[in-house]
Amino acid sequence: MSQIGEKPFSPEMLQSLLEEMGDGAIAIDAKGKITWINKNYHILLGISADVDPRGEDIEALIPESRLKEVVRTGKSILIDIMNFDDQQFVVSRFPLKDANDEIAGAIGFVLFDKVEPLAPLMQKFEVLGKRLSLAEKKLAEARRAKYSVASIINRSLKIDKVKEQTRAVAQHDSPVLLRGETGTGKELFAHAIHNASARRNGPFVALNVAAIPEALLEAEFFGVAPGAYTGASDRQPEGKLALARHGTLFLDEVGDMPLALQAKLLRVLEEKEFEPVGSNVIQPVDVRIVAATSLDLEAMVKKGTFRRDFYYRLNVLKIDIPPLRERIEDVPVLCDYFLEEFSQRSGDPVRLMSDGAVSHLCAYDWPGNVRELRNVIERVCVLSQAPVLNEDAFADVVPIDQVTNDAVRPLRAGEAVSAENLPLQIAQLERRAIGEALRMCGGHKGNAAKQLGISRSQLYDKLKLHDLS
Ligand SMILES: Nc1ncnc2c1ncn2[C@@H]1O[C@H](COP(=O)(O)OP(=O)(O)OP(=O)(O)O)[C@@H](O)[C@H]1O
Repeated sequence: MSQIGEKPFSPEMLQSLLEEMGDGAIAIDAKGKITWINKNYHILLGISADVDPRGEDIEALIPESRLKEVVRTGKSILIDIMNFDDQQFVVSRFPLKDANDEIAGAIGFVLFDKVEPLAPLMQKFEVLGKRLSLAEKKLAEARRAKYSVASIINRSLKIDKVKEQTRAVAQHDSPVLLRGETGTGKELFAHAIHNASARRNGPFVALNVAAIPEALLEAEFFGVAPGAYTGASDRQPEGKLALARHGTLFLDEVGDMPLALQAKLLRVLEEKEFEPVGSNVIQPVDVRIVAATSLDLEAMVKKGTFRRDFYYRLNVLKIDIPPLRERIEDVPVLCDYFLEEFSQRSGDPVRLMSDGAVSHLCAYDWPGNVRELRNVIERVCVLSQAPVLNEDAFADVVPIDQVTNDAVRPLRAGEAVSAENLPLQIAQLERRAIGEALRMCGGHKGNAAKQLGISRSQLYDKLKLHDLS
């Protein structure tokens, strides 16, 4: 019996164990040269008996070997699947240390020369792998821009012009500032810019600055270095800037960005690099910024609540998206589009809208713009079963006394026609008649003018007067 402290295995015992180990074993020195190989491995690799591979580089004999990695890291790889020609081996690898505890080489064992014994484990692995790639695919899809210029619905010339500007700015790589009231489609145009640009195959990452608490914004932008603070490893380590690499970062509600962060982001835009929170490793970043705001940034600059230098940097290319009340001729086509969208979603036949219903919606001034119109159509589709939605179906959802656009405001209940409001009423009727004629003529101005009994130039004057052009 050996005493405690004595070496339990003689070199001969170890040597015989290694010779018999599994289906094969091989060792390398610190430089990756083969120092030893057992008989089993010789046979398994199909090396003829008179060839001695010792002194050869391990990767010349087994290209997929990771023994050099074990030497480099000093870490074992307890179980792995290694390809060799058309075979697969289940292997283990361990570092070898010398008397000074320095890494002197590595040894690898073939546990099985087939992967079948690992079948149950492999199946689980395969299922997990499939789930992971599905999740990655979904994530990549979510980071793709969904809308193109063509998928933006309009009939108005105003939006035609915005589409032209969109195509033009997409050819450049400078920041873009989209301005417009809430719900006018700023995010839609940001997608369209990305999709028409050279970055279209890169990610499109959106960040709503107003929706994130100020204390978390910096981490959201720049990411957090692992271990930067307690709980940091639980977070998504990459920030939006890194996620948007080679793509577009859409900053919604940029007017809500704290001043300190504006300064940091300005530096990123100028130097094209950043440091994650809690790290001092500088990372290069190639991202195009498209920002959007419904606030008056110029006024904010004057008040000192928005940085002037950051404003100038963002405002290189500027696009103004008009509110829906200034392009009321878009309402009918948007209604058709949303009715179709909701029917596709519900599987019900497409609903139609009566002319009265369309006129009713054209008389409203849409403070929530296209988003509000979409919500109204959705609610009415849920509330009413009628195949043709008439004015009454909308009366509760868009009550006529909420019509606040004075240019088109109809009389309220009990309100008498007076010298004061008569011009308003006439203007409203004229505006509706023009909108209706244009709609019936598919937007053809010459035909609409004929139908209204006025000349083409008179129609253009009136379109201008009513802000319908
Ligand atoms: N021209 C359009 N064609 C089709 N859908 C539109 C159009 N404009 C806006 N929408 C729809 O209206 C909704 C609001 O659009 P979006 O989110 O782009 O507006 P936004 O200006 O970015 O709003 P916010 O300022 O509140 O973020 C979305 O559902 C969008 O799909």
